[in-house]
Amino acid sequence: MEATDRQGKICLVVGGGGFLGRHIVEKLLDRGYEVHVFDLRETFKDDRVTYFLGDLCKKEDLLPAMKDVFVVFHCATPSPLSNNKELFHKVNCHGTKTIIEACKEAGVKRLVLTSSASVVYEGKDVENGTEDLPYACKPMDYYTETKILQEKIVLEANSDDFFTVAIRPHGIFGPRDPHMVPTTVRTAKAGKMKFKIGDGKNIVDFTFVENVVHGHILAAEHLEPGSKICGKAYHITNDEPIFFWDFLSKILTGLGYNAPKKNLPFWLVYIIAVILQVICFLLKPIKQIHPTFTPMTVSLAGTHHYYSCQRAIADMGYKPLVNLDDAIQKTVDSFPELRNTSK
Ligand SMILES: NC(=O)C1=CN([C@@H]2O[C@H](COP(=O)(O)OP(=O)(O)OC[C@H]3O[C@@H](n4cnc5c(N)ncnc54)[C@H](OP(=O)(O)O)[C@@H]3O)[C@@H](O)[C@H]2O)C=CC1
Ligand SMILES: CC(C)=CCC[C@@H](C)[C@H]1CC[C@H]2C3=C(CC[C@]12C)[C@@]1(C)CCC(=O)C[C@@H]1CC3
Repeated sequence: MEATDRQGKICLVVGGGGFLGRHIVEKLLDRGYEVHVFDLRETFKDDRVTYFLGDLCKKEDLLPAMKDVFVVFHCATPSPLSNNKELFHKVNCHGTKTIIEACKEAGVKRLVLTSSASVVYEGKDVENGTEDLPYACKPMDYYTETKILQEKIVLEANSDDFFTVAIRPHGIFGPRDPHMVPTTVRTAKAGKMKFKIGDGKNIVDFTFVENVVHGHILAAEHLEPGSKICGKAYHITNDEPIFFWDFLSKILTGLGYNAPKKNLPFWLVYIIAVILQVICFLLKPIKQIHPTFTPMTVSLAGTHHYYSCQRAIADMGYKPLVNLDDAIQKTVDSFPELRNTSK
């Protein structure tokens, strides 16, 4: 899409106050779009942005933000690492249906959903997985369960006059990342990052946030009547699968922490995570505890899970803008506050 074509076009980013959402906002502004942000809280100030505060589960909150909008990016979610079943279903399922209703009422024709490559992951190895893989029959957590339902809702809503597409990133990291890097550092500081889970040779996709943003905007600019991308899902990765523990070690050593050297059997850590999950469930009426090592995070740390993005390359001309080594360096440099000062 030419720069002149973007002028005057309004993009609405639902969840635009979050990690990925704010990066999408910034890139849309750079490309000359007018940008609306819809979120629960105003997490940043930018005079170029029109900020709408509200709950995406309420259509009356959404409608003012949708006036004259060219495309909606839906990248809102409760925190992927929480375990609140009701909240996940409320926001990711009911809320997504509400967004679609509001789009149609407001005359918005395009919806780009941020889905997740994890919608096909159920704790077993996925090697160079394509978008044709079936959805996980037994999702490992409520987050994944509702991301599957959410993607189905959005892709099934595609029609001759309402165009939808789902972008499936995996393991997003980068500046202002609230999950990957802070959790890794917090775990290291707690002395729980001394061991690799499993043999350390499981291969995983980690995707730099600027590449995820690029995939979203490419999809939005291809979302036209008759386009082959309408109603489809697309993996967006760095296209550089890496040993999971090599990636974490680069992040840790880049921030001045020791990288794990020894190994613990995967099955042992997994059993401990299951026991922990049962204990947290029993203690729930008394105290909410969110352990870092859950069956899901242990599986992600100990199995292969990397995905083909050939469909995005073929259909949208996707190509990662930032390679993994540069991305890791940019990320480490963006977190001076997480650097190890005790050495
Ligand atoms: N992070 C990752 O590795 C991956 C993420 N994804 C997907 O990418 C998307 C963005 O994730 P990420 O940026 O990490 O998430 P964040 O939590 O950083 O951002 C989500 C934003 O949505 C907001 N939000 C939550 N509930 C509502 C609501 N009811 N109404 C309005 N806004 C709401 C959040 O507000 P608040 O913070 O106040 O709750 C937050 O600002 C998500 O759809 C996620 O599933 C996919 C693959 C990997
Ligand atoms: C074992 C351990 C404590 C590792 C520290 C890093 C983890 C916090 C991340 C490693 C893989 C990440 C990941 C996600 C969240 C953070 C990690 C578990 C997601 C679950 C985020 C939301 C998604 O859609 C899928 C991601 C898969 C990878």
